[in-house]
Amino acid sequence: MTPTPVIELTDVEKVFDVRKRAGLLRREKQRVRAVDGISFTVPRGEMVGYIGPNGAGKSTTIKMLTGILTPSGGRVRVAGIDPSRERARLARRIGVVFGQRTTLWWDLPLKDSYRLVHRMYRIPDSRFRENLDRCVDLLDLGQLMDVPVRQLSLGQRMRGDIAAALLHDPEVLYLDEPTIGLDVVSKAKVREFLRELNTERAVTILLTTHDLTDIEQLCRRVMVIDHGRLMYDGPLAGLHEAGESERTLVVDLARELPPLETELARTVRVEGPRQWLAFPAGRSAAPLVAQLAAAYPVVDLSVREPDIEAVIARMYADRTGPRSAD
Ligand SMILES: Nc1ncnc2c1ncn2[C@@H]1O[C@H](COP(=O)(O)OP(=O)(O)OP(=O)(O)O)[C@@H](O)[C@H]1O
Repeated sequence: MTPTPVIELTDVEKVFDVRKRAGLLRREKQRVRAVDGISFTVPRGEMVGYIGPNGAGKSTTIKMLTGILTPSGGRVRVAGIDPSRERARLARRIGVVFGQRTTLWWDLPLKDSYRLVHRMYRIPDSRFRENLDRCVDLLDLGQLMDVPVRQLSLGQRMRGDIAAALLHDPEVLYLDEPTIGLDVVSKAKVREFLRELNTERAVTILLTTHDLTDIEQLCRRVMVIDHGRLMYDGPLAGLHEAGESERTLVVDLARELPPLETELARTVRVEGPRQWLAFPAGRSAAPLVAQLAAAYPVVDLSVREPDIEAVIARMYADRTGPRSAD
C-alpha cells in the first residue's frame, strides 16, 4: 500500500513581478520565476532534504506550503488543506522553524513565550505540559526557561524555537536552516532530536539546509532545486550518479612508480609510493583492486567516498543566474 501523501505539489509556480532600476529615473518591470513548475509528494513520516543554491526557490516553496504566499499556478495540498485558502486551519497542523529568525518573543523569558504559544493554539493543558516536558528534557532547555530570548546563544535560541514549533503537536514540520551558525555540539543535539521526532512520532519533516551533513545524517531522500525547478528527487546515494561523481582508490605501493595504468580508473595524484585513482562512484572497486594487486607491488588499499559537497557543486556548475519569465 502506498502511504498517503501529506505534502502534495502539482506543477506549482510562483512568479514575482519586480521593478528594477534601468537608468537614473527609469524602472523596468521584470518577472522572476522563483518556482517554475514543481511537482512532488511526501508521504507521512518521511524526512526529506530540500536543497539548492542561494536563490533557487527553496524559501518560496516553503512559504507556499505554509500559506504565506499564494502560488501563481498549480496545486498545493498539505494534510489535505489548501494552504493559501485555509492558512489558519493549516497552522494547527504544521510547525515552522526559520534558522535565520526567531518566532519567540525577544524580551520574554522562554517559558513565557511557550505560555503564549499555549494560549494562541489553545493547546489542552495536559498535552501542553507533556510536550513541553519532553522538549525541555530532550533539547536540554531546563536551565534556560527563565532567560529572556535575546540573552540566549544562537544554539540555545534554535533549540527554544524548535520546541515552540512542536508544542501543538504538528504532523508536518518545515525546517529552514535549523543548524545554521551552530557549534558542533548544538548541531548534534538538534539532529538527534529531529531523528527521534521523525522515527518515534512519525512527524513528516521537510528540511532545507546548506549543511550537507544534516542531509547525510538525517534524510534518506533528497530533492535538489535550482532555478525554481526540481533537478533531482531520490535517495541521497543516487545523487552521486546524478552528479557523475567518482570514488577514489588510495593505493600504497612497495616503492615509487610512474602513474599506474588501468582502463578502470584514472590516476589523479602521485606522492612517493602512494597513488590516488578515481573511478565512477556507481561501480564496484573489486575489479580495479584485483587488477592492480595482480600487476603492481600493492602494500595497502583504501577507498574514499565522494565528497557530497563536490557532487552538488558539480550539479549546480552550469547555473547562470535567476531565470526570468520573459
Ligand atoms: N518577495 C519577492 N519578491 C521578488 N522576488 C523574490 C521574492 N522572494 C523571492 N524572490 C526571488 O525568487 C528567487 C528564489 O528565492 P528564494 O528565497 O525562494 O530562494 P532560496 O532557494 O530560498 O535561496 P536562499 O538559499 O538564499 O535562501 C530569487 O531570485 C529571489 O530573488
